[in-house]
Amino acid sequence: DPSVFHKRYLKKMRDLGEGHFGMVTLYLYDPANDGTGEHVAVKALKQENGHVPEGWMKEIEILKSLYHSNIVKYKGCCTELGHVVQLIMEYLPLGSLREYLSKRKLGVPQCLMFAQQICQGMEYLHTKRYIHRDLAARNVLVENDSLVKIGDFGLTKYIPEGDIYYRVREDGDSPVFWYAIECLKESKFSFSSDIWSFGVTLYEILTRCDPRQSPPTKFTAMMQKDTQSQMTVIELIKLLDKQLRLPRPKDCPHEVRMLMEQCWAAEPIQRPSFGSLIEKFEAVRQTYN
Ligand SMILES: Nc1n[nH]c2ccc(-c3ccc(NS(=O)(=O)c4cccc(Cl)c4)cc3)cc12
Repeated sequence: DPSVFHKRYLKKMRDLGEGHFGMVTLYLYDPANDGTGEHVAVKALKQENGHVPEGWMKEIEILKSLYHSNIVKYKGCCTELGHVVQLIMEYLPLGSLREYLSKRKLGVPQCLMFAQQICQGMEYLHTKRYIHRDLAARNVLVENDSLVKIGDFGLTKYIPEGDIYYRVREDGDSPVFWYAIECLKESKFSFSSDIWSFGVTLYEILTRCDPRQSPPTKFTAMMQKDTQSQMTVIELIKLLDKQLRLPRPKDCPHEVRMLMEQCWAAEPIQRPSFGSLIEKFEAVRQTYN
């Protein structure tokens, strides 16, 4: 069974990323033990106190069920003492969009192509009634100069038929600067709150993930109070309630700025769907040919 990976053949190479509950690490899977194995990305839980949270099993089941060119491929699992501990995914050598954008100078057309591909992966996710809840440039991976994939589904939740949103209690170190206003106020997550997070991700792409213009940096600067104090969620809500939003990135085309602002509409129902965003990106990209 090619989806079973044995821990003894996994050789650790380097860390790829760290979340609140987990780690993603690059391994060489080398059963022949001669260095001719394949590179894989392995996601593991941080806490190793034996019991495996059911959320972890759910995350693995979700990724296993997703088949789309803009979603990172599931390769298998590495079990230890009979219960699943590590998720094995394909390895994308160019890493996350954040690393890629800060190293290369991308033109607007390529930025818009990446943005459209993220919408295509997200539209697929929404058709399966999943909400992502953690869409951000750090969670988008680069396969090559013309292909990106959504790379983490740690906060993804299923929305039952008939429900329109999902309420959560846990906050952990929530990515509040990517959260829609209703998520901050009432922890109400929906397909529409993913659209808001996409708008922030689009902003990150057009600012080429410049740390000086990052959402946390920008929002904190917009807060009147002295800059060294940490911005609270209350301050962020006040700022968003005053209709303040992230600034327009410098070479952002006007029609793309309009898209971004629609993604950040105060009312969830006023925000576009990923399907309509795909059509808009298709149209805007045509004007660059
Ligand atoms: N280069 C890669 N090839 N395959 C991968 C799979 C996931 C990832 C990955 C995906 C997401 C991140 N973002 S992250 O913010 O570091 C993160 C968020 C949630 C949970 C974790 Cl453990 C890590 C970092 C790395 C990278 C690769």
